[in-house]
Amino acid sequence: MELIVITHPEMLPGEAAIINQLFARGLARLHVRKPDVAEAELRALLEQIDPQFRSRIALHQHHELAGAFGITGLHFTEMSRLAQSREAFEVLKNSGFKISTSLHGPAELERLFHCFDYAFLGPVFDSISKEGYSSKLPADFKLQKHNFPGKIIALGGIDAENLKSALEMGFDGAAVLGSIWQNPDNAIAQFENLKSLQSFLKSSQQSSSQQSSFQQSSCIPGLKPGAIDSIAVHCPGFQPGDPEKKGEAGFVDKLHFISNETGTMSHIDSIQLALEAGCRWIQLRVKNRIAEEVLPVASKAKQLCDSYGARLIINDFPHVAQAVEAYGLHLGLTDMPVPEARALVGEKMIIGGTANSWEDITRRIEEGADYIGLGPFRFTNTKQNLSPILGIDGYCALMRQMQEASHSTPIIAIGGITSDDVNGLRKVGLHGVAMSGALIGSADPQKTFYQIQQALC
Ligand SMILES: Cc1ncc(COP(=O)(O)OP(=O)(O)O)c(N)n1
Ligand SMILES: Cc1ncsc1CCOP(=O)(O)O
Ligand SMILES: [Mg+2]
Repeated sequence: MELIVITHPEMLPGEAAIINQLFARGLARLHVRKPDVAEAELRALLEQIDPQFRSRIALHQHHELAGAFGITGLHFTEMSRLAQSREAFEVLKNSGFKISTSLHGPAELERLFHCFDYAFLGPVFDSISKEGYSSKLPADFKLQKHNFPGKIIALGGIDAENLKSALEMGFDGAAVLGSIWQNPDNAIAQFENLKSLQSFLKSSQQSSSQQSSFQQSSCIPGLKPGAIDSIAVHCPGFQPGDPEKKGEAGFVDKLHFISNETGTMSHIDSIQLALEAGCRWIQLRVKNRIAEEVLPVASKAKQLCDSYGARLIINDFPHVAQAVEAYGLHLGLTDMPVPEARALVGEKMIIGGTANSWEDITRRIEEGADYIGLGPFRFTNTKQNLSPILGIDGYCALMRQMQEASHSTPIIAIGGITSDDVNGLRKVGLHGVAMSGALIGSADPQKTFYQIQQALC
């Protein structure tokens, strides 16, 4: 699904800088539409756009500027399309331009010249920025089969809330204007949000069409080479893992923070707290929500983690992990099987798997999990439906079996762990610990982090 940004019709302060950032963050196509702006002003804007991005622009007005700026996209309003012959458009197309146009109803698709690469159709929803530009399509609109070979792009009132509906209507993509420019200070964040949603919708679509082949797939990645000496140390100054270094000491951090929400704290607040305390391995664990609700939170969590140089792991939602380009994904025994998730997210992403018994551990290792979350250590209110509690004796027995079988997959203890438990858990050979309540509920999270860190060394 294509995501196109259309400029604000007026010149905005700092607009070129925002446009350059949008391109740098992956914008594939920008439609420069400024109906009332003079050629000189438009030229001044184009001059400020980094030359490496100019080939991704389509001009609505002042087509004469295209050549000078290496612009290959020309857009024609409905009026200008009707005023020209098919031959004129074919000449442009044959000269290497990508040509697009606007339609105001689906019936026009049948008359549209096939030389157009794509067409905007709208308004699909009530416009965010243009008063009185309301949708004329019914809420249950479906794009019917048509002969036009190009792409049909939904236009009008598109935002993160209704992007999925546009796709379900049968559009090949969406063009956004108001949701990006209504608050230019927020344009980049809005774009990032839409982009991750776009890639989420794309991957969900692909995987639902491939699901049966994934289910039949017997692709179980081979065992990973020895991951880490279980008594290897993680000391201050340690940089969290690099996925290129899978299998080498240190690619899985020793302290995993698990996000949670309380009456007064959102998941993002809890992540901020953990980052400020010093944690650099953050798991977003949102329960009882659908993927579409988790996605914007994950997108925010990714930005926040990036700004602290921290790793983000997404619990339970492989498509979300993929959409936000998370560092890792954690899957429980009843979540998507690790081999299926591996086929979806690729080799680079870290995948952790839960275990509660020796059978679970060996299964996780055979499936190629990069680390194992083993628990619960003790009772905790953070998770419902706990598996049987292991206690220190349970860990001791399982870690001995790990040693006897010469398995070296890093094992992370989880469940009701406090800073006082860390020493004992390290002594029985655990690689590290995952914690939520002990950090979120701490009166001094920085001090708690420091104590845990000392015990992990
Ligand atoms: C590091 C780590 N270990 C175990 C879990 C538990 O995962 P799961 O069994 O899928 O349960 P939920 O967390 O999804 O309720 C974890 N999240 N992280
Ligand atoms: C996700 C999870 N899985 C087993 S226990 C647990 C909760 C961990 O949180 P806390 O550290 O507050 O017990
Ligand atoms: Mg789970």
